[in-house]
Amino acid sequence: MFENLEKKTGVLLVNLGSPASTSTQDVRAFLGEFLGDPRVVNLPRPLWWLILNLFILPFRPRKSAHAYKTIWTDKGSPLIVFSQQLSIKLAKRYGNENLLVDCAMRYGKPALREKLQAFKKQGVEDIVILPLYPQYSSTTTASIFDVVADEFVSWRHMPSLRFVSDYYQSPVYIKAVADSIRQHWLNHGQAALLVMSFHGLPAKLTEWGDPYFHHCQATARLLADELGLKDKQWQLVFQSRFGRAEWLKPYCVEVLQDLPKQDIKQIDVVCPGFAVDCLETLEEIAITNKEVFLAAGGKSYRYIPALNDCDAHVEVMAELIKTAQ
Ligand SMILES: C=CC1=C(C)c2cc3[nH]c(cc4nc(cc5[nH]c(cc1n2)c(C)c5CCC(=O)O)C(CCC(=O)O)=C4C)c(C)c3C=C
Ligand SMILES: [Fe+2]
Ligand SMILES: [Fe+2]
Repeated sequence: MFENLEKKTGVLLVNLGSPASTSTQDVRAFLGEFLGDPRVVNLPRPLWWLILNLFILPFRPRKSAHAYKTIWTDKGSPLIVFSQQLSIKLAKRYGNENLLVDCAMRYGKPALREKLQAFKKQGVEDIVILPLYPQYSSTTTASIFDVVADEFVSWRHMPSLRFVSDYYQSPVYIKAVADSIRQHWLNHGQAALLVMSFHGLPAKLTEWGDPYFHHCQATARLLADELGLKDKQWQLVFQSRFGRAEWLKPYCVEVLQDLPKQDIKQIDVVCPGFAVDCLETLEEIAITNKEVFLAAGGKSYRYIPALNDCDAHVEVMAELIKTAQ
């Protein structure tokens, strides 16, 4: 359906990645690779290296390992399992000998470089990279591009490359998320407020030209319009703050603590920036932040799952690949 007729095409869905297991050691290795990426933390290297190795890696992995244990499945990390299932379904529906579909992780395994090398071995001449981040950020999307570009440095015959840098306002994506919210309302009823929670980012990055904040605002507004919500019926928040610097606001936790005081005690929470469910949605949003809201006087808190490997998500992926430039 979207194969390049002259060239064998390889499509790679790429997500962030997870530790190999929930052992503190594996979580430390994962966090070391992730937080050691200069795209993720922009501090000068010698200083950040010291902070990371003296103050973060000796302590954080134990805490994170505990969080991962609460969401880990028989098949492994939800983020990896859902991403792989999505890619398998896409391959089943649209793949053929001239259109290969696979899935890779930016950190940990299955490694992005290995998947690119596998495409090379299979004679792929046209590569489509589809980062599973609807909203572009230098910390996530660009970091995937860095690895792809660096891998090509050693290729004598570079393939043609299409890179989907964002899809925050793609009509098929907005409609798929909106449909999933509508379905949730049909099954469970609609709460007074729809909280749309996106992963946060240091606020400075917006000043430095990272468009992530604007992409999140655009996605939230488009979803609200598609759902016919009035301004009072939805709220955009940012979650997963890391460290002490100022991050994008409003902070999810602060809003959740405040809502019951304004007599808003029933909320639905959706995370449109996460293509698939992961630690940050299943543990932070669906467990920890629910407790925060209920402890603050909230009565009902329902998390609406990510699109994961549902059929509508497969079609979103297909459309993005078809229209990739
Ligand atoms: C400086 C730190 C971080 C930045 C910047 C950041 C940006 C960012 N992250 C995601 C998506 C995900 N992050 C996930 C986990 C995670 N994120 C950070 C830190 C930063 N993220 C940490 C330390 C962790 C690990 C867990 C922990 O210790 O708290 C995940 C989930 C991974 C999983 O295995 O399930 C995702 C997904 C985005 C979209 C983003 C910027 C826009
Ligand atoms: Fe993160
Ligand atoms: Fe978190």
